[in-house]
Amino acid sequence: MAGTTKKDAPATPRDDAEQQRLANVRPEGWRNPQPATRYHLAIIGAGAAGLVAAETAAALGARVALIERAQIGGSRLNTGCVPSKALIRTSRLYAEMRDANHYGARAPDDIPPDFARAMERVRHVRAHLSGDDSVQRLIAAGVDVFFGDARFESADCLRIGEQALRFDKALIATGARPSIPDIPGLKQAGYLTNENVFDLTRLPSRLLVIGGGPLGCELAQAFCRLGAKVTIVQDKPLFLPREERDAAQLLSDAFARDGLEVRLNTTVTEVRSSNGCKQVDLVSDNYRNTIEVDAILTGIGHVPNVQGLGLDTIGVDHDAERGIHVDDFLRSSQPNVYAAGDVCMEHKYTHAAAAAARIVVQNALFHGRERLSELVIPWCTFTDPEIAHVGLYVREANRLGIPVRTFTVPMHEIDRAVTDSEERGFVKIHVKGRTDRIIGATIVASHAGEMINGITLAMVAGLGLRGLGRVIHAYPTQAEAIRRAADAYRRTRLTPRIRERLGRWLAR
Ligand SMILES: Cc1cc2nc3c(=O)[nH]c(=O)nc-3n(C[C@H](O)[C@H](O)[C@H](O)COP(=O)(O)OP(=O)(O)OC[C@H]3O[C@@H](n4cnc5c(N)ncnc54)[C@H](O)[C@@H]3O)c2cc1C
Ligand SMILES: NC(=O)c1ccc[n+]([C@@H]2O[C@H](COP(=O)([O-])OP(=O)(O)OC[C@H]3O[C@@H](n4cnc5c(N)ncnc54)[C@H](O)[C@@H]3O)[C@@H](O)[C@H]2O)c1
Repeated sequence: MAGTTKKDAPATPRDDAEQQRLANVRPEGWRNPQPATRYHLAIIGAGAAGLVAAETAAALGARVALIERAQIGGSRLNTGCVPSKALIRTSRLYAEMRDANHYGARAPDDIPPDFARAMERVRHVRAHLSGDDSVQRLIAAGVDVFFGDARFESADCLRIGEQALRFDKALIATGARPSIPDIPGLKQAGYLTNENVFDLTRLPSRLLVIGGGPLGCELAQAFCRLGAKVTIVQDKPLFLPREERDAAQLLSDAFARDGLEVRLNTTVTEVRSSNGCKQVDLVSDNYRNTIEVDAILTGIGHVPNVQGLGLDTIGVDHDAERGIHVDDFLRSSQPNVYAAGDVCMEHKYTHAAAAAARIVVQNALFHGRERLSELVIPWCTFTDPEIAHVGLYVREANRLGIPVRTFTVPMHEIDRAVTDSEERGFVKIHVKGRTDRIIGATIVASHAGEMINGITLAMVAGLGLRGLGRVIHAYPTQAEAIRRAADAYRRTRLTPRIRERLGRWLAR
């Protein structure tokens, strides 16, 4: 596996679930088909972007080749979203059980988590969902599936081992891989990344998580709730540096309540192994100390997979950090070669990769003129509470010279949040100047990921806060906080003049 050391690398248990998943995403004894004379679209990488492009193009009648070097489903299914969200769910359950008293329920004082069973469930969930990404389904959809490393031989030919695939258009959807911190001793001591952490069957008693982005935050909290003593080290003053400060602060508070050891503004300077443990030197400002852990998980970002593709041979501009350089139509510097997903996009999310793939199918095969910049892309970090965002942040609006007015509703004012004891967080909606046009929103709430979709829908449909105020939200739901923000906007329309007129009317 790229980016992980053999030392510490756990082996995935070959249980029934795992065999079912592999039969779907990388069948044993697979033989590549005889290539067609020419494909309308050849796609490299069968992750979120590649799969959506392949299925969409094939459904529209195109001849499609899909080439995957590892496992169909890419990081979403195998090493990212699906296993992490499955593990997070079990960890949330343990947190709730420990909190039973608060809900007027009784539970034993000590509920020792069963990590092996939680991981067994992760494998079951992954196997279940692998059916949707299976080779069999792709074949039935009319897609030619090839396993192997793809490399451009010319601007209309790809090579996979002995086979040559000719194409009219190509899509590079090779994703990204974990970036590994350059810390003396880390490699020798051994570390985990998202590529092998879900293969663990035994809980590390003491875990160090390096990186306080979405990956580090989600998994640090989950492992802590599953019983590990977790230290999380983030080089910046707050977690999730892109998010608004009050949102990131609420997350730090939640971590403290969970019992995570939080080390902000901190870097790891050296790792040493001794007696099966890892001694880790940390530096925060001028303070230095050493902690001892059993395992280290790195989550300091992902870098695009651009190497080994023969990009220079065919003149596709790229670099190691940004990946493939594309224009707003997702076209590379080689006009018949496109890219989508983590290999070329700043927003590295499954739904963003899928939306970009749909754009490529339209633009590459049907002379479409769809633009990446027109997408409204929400995202969510699935910690507890969840932190979701869409559109502009205030600092971005300021940079662009857009005047901003913000309407904030704290979750403790929302009945459903109170009945569910999920009162931490807020809904914050930004509008442009004196208008009701929504330009962005941040939600911190237990189910922020579900709630942000309503605001995204409004933004895409051009529905302003005034329109949102007319939408009846079922009572009691946490999404009512969105309507409350719209009410707050409506009250600002009540100018003293209107108020005076209303007063006169009522006094008649
Ligand atoms: C732990 C974790 C949790 C995440 N959680 C979420 C989440 O909750 N929500 C969310 O939206 N996003 C989440 N993400 C991000 C999401 O997984 C990615 O943004 C998304 O999977 C990107 O899809 P992609 O198709 O661009 O790339 P990938 O899914 O990485 O697919 C690329 C594929 O290309 C193949 N490939 C690479 N090079 C070659 C080659 N030369 N030849 C043939 N095949 C090749 C790879 O094997 C891989 O299968 C998470 C990521 C991680 C790591
Ligand atoms: N819910 C989600 O959508 C979700 C969840 C997990 C991962 N992902 C995706 O997976 C990818 C990887 O996630 P990530 O969190 O690793 O990437 P990231 O780049 O978003 O965050 C990395 C974090 O590590 C910190 N960091 C960098 N170097 C460090 C160092 N040497 N020491 C300490 N901290 C350091 C950074 O300040 C940053 O906060 C991202 O593209 C992300 O979008 C998404």
